[in-house]
Amino acid sequence: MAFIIAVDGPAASGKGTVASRLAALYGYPMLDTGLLYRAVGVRLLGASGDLDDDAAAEAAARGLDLSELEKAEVRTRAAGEAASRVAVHPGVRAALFALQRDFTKREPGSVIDGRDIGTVIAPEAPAKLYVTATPEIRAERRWKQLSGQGETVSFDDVLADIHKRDARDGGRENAPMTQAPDAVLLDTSEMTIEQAFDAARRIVETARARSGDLPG
Ligand SMILES: Nc1ncnc2c1ncn2[C@@H]1O[C@H](COP(=O)(O)OP(=O)(O)OP(=O)(O)O)[C@@H](O)[C@H]1O
Ligand SMILES: Nc1ccn([C@@H]2O[C@H](COP(=O)(O)O)[C@@H](O)[C@H]2O)c(=O)n1
Repeated sequence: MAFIIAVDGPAASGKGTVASRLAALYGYPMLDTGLLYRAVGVRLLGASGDLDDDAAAEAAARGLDLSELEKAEVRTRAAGEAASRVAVHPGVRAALFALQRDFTKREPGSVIDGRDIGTVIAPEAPAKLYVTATPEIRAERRWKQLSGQGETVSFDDVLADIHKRDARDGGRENAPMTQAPDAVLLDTSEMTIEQAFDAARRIVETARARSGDLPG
């Protein structure tokens, strides 16, 4: 059976960094599902601009071309905000479900990160991590990242974005962001990238040994 590594957690917690390092370690393909929602948000902003229009948002999700995930535009602050607004529409989530589900069937395994991977997309995943950090640390990381990409934004505005996104992602009715009961919590607040990756690797190795995938 495919060995799925599900990595969930709030915005800018470092889950993508950990996920891509795990994917490189095991030679597994990786899917950053946040990019799917970001690309849908960007599509909608470029069309009607009405992020609350559930039918238009679903149509944008159904018409998504995966090459759109490569655009620099999907990594902007505006795309993150748009993503979290279109992600509340059940039609959007339904439209993106099969693609994510199919990805998790890849052999011998895959790494997939997002908000509802361990709870909705792949509840059967043998390795589940919930990566988090304090809002202030996440805002600092995101602020540095956006500044490095050339975006001019204050730390306070990024922190406000983080709080708003946490509330929206965790409070929505459909597939809210939450730690799966069998996910291991990894708080990276006081960790370097290397320390976070090392802790994540140990969590996955324990899961691999438990699932009989490898001797531990
Ligand atoms: N432990 C860490 N210490 C310092 N910086 C980190 C750490 N982990 C990640 N970062 C940096 O923080 C930023 C956000 O990390 P990353 O993209 O992995 O977060 P994320 O949870 O996947 O974010 P999102 O899903 O919201 O896009 C990146 O610039 C990354 O290099
Ligand atoms: N599985 C997922 C992944 C993402 N979202 C929504 O997309 C927003 C952007 O995600 P990032 O990981 O790139 O920050 C996020 O705030 C969520 O609203 C989701 O709902 N489910």
